[in-house]
Amino acid sequence: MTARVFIDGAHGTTGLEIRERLGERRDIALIVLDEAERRDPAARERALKGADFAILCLPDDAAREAVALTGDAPVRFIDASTAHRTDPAWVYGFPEFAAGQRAAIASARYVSNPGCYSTGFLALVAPLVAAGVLDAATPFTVNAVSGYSGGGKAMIAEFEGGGEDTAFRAYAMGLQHKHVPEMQERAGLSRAPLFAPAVVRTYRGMVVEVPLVDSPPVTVLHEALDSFYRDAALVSVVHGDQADIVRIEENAGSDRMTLRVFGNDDRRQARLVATLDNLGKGASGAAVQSLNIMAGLEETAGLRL
Ligand SMILES: NC(=O)C1=CN([C@@H]2O[C@H](COP(=O)(O)OP(=O)(O)OC[C@H]3O[C@@H](n4cnc5c(N)ncnc54)[C@H](OP(=O)(O)O)[C@@H]3O)[C@@H](O)[C@H]2O)C=CC1
Ligand SMILES: CC(=O)N[C@@H](CCC(=O)OP(=O)(O)O)C(=O)O
Repeated sequence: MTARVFIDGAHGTTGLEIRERLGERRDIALIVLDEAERRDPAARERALKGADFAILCLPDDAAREAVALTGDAPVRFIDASTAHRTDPAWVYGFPEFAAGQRAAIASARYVSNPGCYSTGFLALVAPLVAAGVLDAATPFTVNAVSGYSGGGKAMIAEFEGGGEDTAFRAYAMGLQHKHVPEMQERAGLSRAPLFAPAVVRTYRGMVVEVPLVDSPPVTVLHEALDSFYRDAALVSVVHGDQADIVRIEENAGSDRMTLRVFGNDDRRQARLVATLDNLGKGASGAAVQSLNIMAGLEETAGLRL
């Protein structure tokens, strides 16, 4: 069977990346609105109602509107926005995240794509908390850098159009970033993590780091993550070596994510580090992975391995 897929927001940064991953596939029939119709609610409603799957690559309000436009039509959703990430009616689209998550995605009508930074944080922390290796009451901090495509068309224009010439820009200084609620809730933490993101002058890629004080030994952390992700197609756990240097480019252009544990057992300190692409496992790659699972297709079909 060919799945009919409508990408609402197909001309944006995330939407274009999903089109690239789906465009050549014979098991997918893409529904595309032309330039004149793509923001027209009536045309979007027709496209949504004619689809088996709708992938929403829109600002939060437009994503909520798309769900409302669909009414009772039996379309199944994957939402790349922040709108539904802590909504209990939506399944979190992170198949590697917990036992049973892949099966929940497979049968879901509503799937919410995780935030890009949240993907790195949760991949590192959630299994360790669930296994009791780390305490849910730990006051976690998260330091992260993203390529500027993470801010969509507006930020790309800022960095490429001369409006911003910095190499490194720290932001979210008010500690109210939109990913903090999903980080806390999805990891089951009793305290909100302190999240310190920055954007750098490279198009795509991310490094997400969680430093630990009073840490368990490095081997305990590494072995817990290694065994948790043993069968994951897109997540690799690599033994961090003191000589290693972690670069933002590591997984840029791919849908993979790499996790490492570094540390100094004498000091009981560790650094949990994830590298991923904000447009890969952080957005478009994750959406296509969920689509594959929901449609009963090969989980990594069309992905950049
Ligand atoms: N960029 C990234 O790395 C990530 C993005 N996301 C999320 O994905 C979503 C899309 O982000 P991104 O692709 O970066 O954003 P962009 O701004 O690049 O693209 C958004 C697209 O949505 C279109 N759009 C806006 N409002 C409407 C509307 N009412 N009806 C139809 N189309 C509309 C825009 O049209 P127009 O072209 O006319 O402006 C644009 O093409 C956001 O919710 C974002 O938070 C999630 C993870 C990572
Ligand atoms: C560099 C940059 O600005 N990044 C965006 C996050 C990327 C994104 O769009 O986040 P979602 O995954 O929640 O959609 C931000 O911090 O708001």
